[in-house]
Amino acid sequence: MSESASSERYEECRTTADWLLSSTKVRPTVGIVCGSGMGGLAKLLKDPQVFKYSDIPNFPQSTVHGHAGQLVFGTLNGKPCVCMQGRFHLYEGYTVQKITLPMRVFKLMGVKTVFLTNAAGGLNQDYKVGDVMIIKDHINMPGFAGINPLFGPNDERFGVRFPCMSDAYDRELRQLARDVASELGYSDFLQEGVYCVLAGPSFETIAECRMLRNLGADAVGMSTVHEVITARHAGMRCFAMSLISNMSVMSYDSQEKANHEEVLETGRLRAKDLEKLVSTIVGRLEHNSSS
Ligand SMILES: O=P(O)(O)O[C@H]1O[C@H](CO)[C@@H](O)[C@H]1O
Ligand code: HPA
Repeated sequence: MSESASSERYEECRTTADWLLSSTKVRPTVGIVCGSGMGGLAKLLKDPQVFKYSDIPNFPQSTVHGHAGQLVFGTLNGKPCVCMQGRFHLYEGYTVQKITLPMRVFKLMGVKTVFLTNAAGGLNQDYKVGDVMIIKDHINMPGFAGINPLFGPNDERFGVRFPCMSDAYDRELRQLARDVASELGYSDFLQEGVYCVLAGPSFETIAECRMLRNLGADAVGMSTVHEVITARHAGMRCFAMSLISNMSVMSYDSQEKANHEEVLETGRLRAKDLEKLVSTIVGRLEHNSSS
């Protein structure tokens, strides 16, 4: 990508942010990204103002069942928020830069902290379906093949050329989440671990699941990491959680088959708990962080 193409990308994000800022009075400091089947989070926002992705300049469209495709502004526990009810994935055919455009738009709108949720397969055999895993680190598999949202000329208006990723998942926010989960009586299904992203859309083979587990991954999915890299590059704090929607198939004797319907069904079963967890954490943000 040339310098001028990089500048065009900045202008593209600026146009989208300006259009949104002129269309709503909400000035969000918190950005939320809803994972598969977790769009109910957006319904918690008070005085919601909803924009279909198809009406927002430069926004991609959601093509995956369980991702409604709208941006919702409002307040959550008193905090001004913007919530993506539906995210974009590499396998939908968009470039990695396009699927992460909303993070840069968040930044240009004034967002300081990003909350991301996703559905993921459990690789760690101590996990069970319905567990919620706080993400403490990630493995960026597409990154090993050169698919990284920061590829190409760096635009200093967003961030530095070589951003640090050892602090990608904010330590204070993870502690806050553990505290809140304990108060809510959620400790029995709370985990903390490493999320590995693959490009999808095919689910993993048994050999791939075994390899990922051996590499140190606790859960596997097809999202979140590109958004986190882009958000951290732009200096926003990140907190991410995986709902273990299915257990990865690790044995050749197993009859289990990963499928998107099970992913959405687990989302429905755990929806209320996830919503309570996220809204309580967001409500406490000012006591525990600068945002
Ligand atoms: O990561 P989210 O958006 O929750 O979606 C997850 O669910 C889908 C597979 O069922 C994949 O897109 C995977 O990444
Ligand atoms: N693999 C990849 N992505 C997923 C899975 C899985 O098992 N479950 C939900 N998203």
